[in-house]
Amino acid sequence: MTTPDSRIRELIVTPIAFRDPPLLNSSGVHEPLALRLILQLVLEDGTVGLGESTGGDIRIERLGAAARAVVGMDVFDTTAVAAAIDSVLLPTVPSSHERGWTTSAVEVACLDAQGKLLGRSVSDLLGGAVRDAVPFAAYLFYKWAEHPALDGRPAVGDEWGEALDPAGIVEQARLMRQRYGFSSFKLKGGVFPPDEEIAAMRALAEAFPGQPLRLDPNTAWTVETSQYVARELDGCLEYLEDPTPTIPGMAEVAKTSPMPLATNMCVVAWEQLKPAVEQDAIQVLLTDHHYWGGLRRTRELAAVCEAFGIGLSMHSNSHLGISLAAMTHVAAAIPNLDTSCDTHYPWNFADDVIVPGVLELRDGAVEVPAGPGLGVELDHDALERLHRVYLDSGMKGRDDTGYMRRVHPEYEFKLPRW
Ligand SMILES: O=C([O-])C(=O)C[C@H](O)[C@@H](O)C(=O)[O-]
Ligand SMILES: [Mg+2]
Repeated sequence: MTTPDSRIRELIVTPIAFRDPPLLNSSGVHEPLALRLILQLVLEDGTVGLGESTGGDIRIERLGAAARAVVGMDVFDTTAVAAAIDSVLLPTVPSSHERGWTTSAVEVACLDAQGKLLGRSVSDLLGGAVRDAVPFAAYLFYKWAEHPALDGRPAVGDEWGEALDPAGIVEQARLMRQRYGFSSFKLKGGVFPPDEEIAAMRALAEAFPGQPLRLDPNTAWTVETSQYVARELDGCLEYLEDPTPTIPGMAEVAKTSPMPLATNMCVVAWEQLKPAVEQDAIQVLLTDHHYWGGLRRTRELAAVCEAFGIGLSMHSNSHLGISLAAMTHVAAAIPNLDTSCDTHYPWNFADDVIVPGVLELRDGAVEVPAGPGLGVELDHDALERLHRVYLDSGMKGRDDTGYMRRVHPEYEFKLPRW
């Protein structure tokens, strides 16, 4: 039997831009286009592994450095591949969290290629799926009806319409449930004064009795405001996510919070786990393979959380199908990830770069693709088209605050705000 040549010949990184609705958050509003990077890791035998990561100039530059570092390495040597990327970035990128974005993206492409070589799915490579489908939560956002006309560009509406009050949020949740069958709901808060967001959560609780609810204001509140909201929403939330900044801040809120506190902000790197555990700052960690070093490291993170009694959920940022496939495989392979995960997919899948048909959100869940590898196929025409959209956009990175200020020049960014 001849062994396929599993050395890495080339890593192709293609920046793309895709449509994004005007979703509001604590730092502003989503721009009309979101950026992403699509990775094609080409092996000497012609096998191609896919990956997807956050876009923007800084990440293109770092992935470029990674691409040069990994040529000639064996795709099965993911520990050495990660170490090579880490050491090439170390002199200019001191934060392990920041370096993690780059190593993660390449690791996923390596695992996809490995799976294709072996004829096995990525979840098999991670130890095997413990569930056939991964449940996701409906990710609700306050939003404008349209991106307003700006700089000669006409206004751009969408099928979701406006959601700026409790009735609008409940309506959005109903649509999400009707279309995708979600049975848990997360509201992106930190947009309106806390009493308005408390009212929205109560309206959701009334509309969807007994269904898990979460609120995430992305650190828009002081410790005192967080304690107030937690008291007001006693009995209403599965968990409260990142009410206030920093590990000590979260620890202070946790002392009196009737519900668990969750984070994808104050614990985003390995060295932050120890102080978080020591201070009992969080009860749920939202994993994200895009920045925790990849899929295998996410499994290891899950084991650490299990050891310290920390529950698990999963974070997302605006993403497309390659990321969703990776999120689904890793979530399927982690026994203690038993709450629904976050996904932005309903907001963005219309512009996907994968051939449709494999990843469907049905009954609030995504079936684990059978593989091989991630089990998704790149749509080269879509990639080319979205790459041109990126080139025409001239965008260099995400800027929710800058966009908000162009529409509302009086907007002031400040965290915590209330
Ligand atoms: O859970 C979170 O913090 C997120 O999903 C972060 C995202 O950037 C979200 O705030 C958004 O899309 O505006
Ligand atoms: Mg969050």
